[in-house]
Amino acid sequence: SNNCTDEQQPSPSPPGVAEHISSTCCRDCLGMSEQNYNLLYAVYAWTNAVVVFFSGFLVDKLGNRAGVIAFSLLCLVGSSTFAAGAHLRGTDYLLPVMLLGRLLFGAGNGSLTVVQNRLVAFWFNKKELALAFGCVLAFSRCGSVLNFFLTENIRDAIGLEWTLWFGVGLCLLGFVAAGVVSGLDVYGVRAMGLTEELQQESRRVKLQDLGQFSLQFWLLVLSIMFYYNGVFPFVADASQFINQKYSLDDKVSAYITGAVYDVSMLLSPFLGGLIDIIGKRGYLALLCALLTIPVFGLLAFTTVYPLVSTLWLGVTYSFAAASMWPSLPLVVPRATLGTALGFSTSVQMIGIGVSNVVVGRILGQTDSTRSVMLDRWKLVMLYLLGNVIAAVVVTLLLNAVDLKRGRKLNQSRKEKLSLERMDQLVEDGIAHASIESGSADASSAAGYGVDFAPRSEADERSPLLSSGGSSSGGGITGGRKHAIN
Ligand SMILES: N[C@@H](Cc1c[nH]cn1)C(=O)NCC(=O)O
Repeated sequence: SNNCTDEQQPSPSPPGVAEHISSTCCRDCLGMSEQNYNLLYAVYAWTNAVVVFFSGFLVDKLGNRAGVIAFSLLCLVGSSTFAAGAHLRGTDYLLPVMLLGRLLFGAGNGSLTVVQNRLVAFWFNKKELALAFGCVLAFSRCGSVLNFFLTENIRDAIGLEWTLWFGVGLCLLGFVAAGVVSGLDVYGVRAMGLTEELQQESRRVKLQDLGQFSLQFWLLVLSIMFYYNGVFPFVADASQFINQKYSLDDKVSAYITGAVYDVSMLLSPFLGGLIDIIGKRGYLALLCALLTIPVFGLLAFTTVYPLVSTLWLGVTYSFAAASMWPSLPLVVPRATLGTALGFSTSVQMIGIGVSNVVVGRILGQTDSTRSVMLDRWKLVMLYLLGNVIAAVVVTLLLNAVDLKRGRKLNQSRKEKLSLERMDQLVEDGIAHASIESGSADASSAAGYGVDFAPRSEADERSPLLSSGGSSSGGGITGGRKHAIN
């Protein structure tokens, strides 16, 4: 998605990044002005931020299959348009065609991450949720790392235009993979006899369901936003910062920056697996935010070799990502998960976009003397630190609320299983009593209402169905005694 190969950036680059990186990154700008080149980034990123909000809801309505196919097709069409546009070098059509390509690609790619997470949450909802999220994250980071190491060499070997077509080939591969996933999803849902039930759930989803989400959801969204406000804008700018503050050359600075993602690529699946066993997602999110404070402290106030900070950030960021994202499916009903993920991603991207603009403003448009630049960079680090401190405050609140509302986020696997077993025993007892008393409706016979409604087969498979106390999604059974709402 990116013909800038000198820096390792979050993939895809968040909104606003380009406001102040192009001068270090664009060698072959296709004859474009720097401003237009930056526009290609901004259009992509802001489209991404706006579209994911609606695409999450759309996926809840239309289902994973339609989503995964439509969004990967958008990526393919967007990247093809972008690559085709590059052949219009020297004409008036270059910019509009490439902008259109970025717009389509931005719309598709952000949405694809939402449907990807929704799929993962559906199929790995019992024991392996965080592990599955961790694997997805590792692959995403693998993309960033490969881009970092390979793209420039490919460009040198075959030229920019064909490198872009190579990217189109990768999108085609993604489209084929989407077809396979879609087939597997249809087959699996049918095999479990859930087709009709899922369709019914989808029909009842409304955009207004967002208003019914629990306090944990909103606190998680804020935690994600503040934490990522600290991480992504840092990664986008760190090469330049390290280069200027520590007087290391461009390549070394880029490698040191890349360590954040290298660590994350290696650690994420293991951390996911660990979190599935120990739970404690809320505590871990708080701990990660706390442990990230020294990273920016070191960078702002000391001259300790920056690799220490980027490796450290790699570890804390990996823990944060592996604990925050897989917490979302635990606090919203299954039927509205797409809406929840889309909204969270949109808020995250907007937060990052605004942060990038703030960082750009602090750094200014023109370079100044070294000491002025170092002062500006210190201010940038303090701004990032402020966001991480905000994440600490919000995750503290999150844990306090979670403690009051059933410890949904902090249960270990063992605790969760034993609670489920207890629920099952109670339900079996109620069902037994109702059969003896001749009542057809076990829950009403026992006078427990929806709290103890008999669990359907799907409910058994999906803890999400019983996690949302608000039954606004429809078809969602009420929470159990330890449920979060
Ligand atoms: N929201 C994703 C990244 C993204 C970019 N565009 C749409 N989504 C995310 O943050 N994933 C986790 C991570 O740590 O990268």
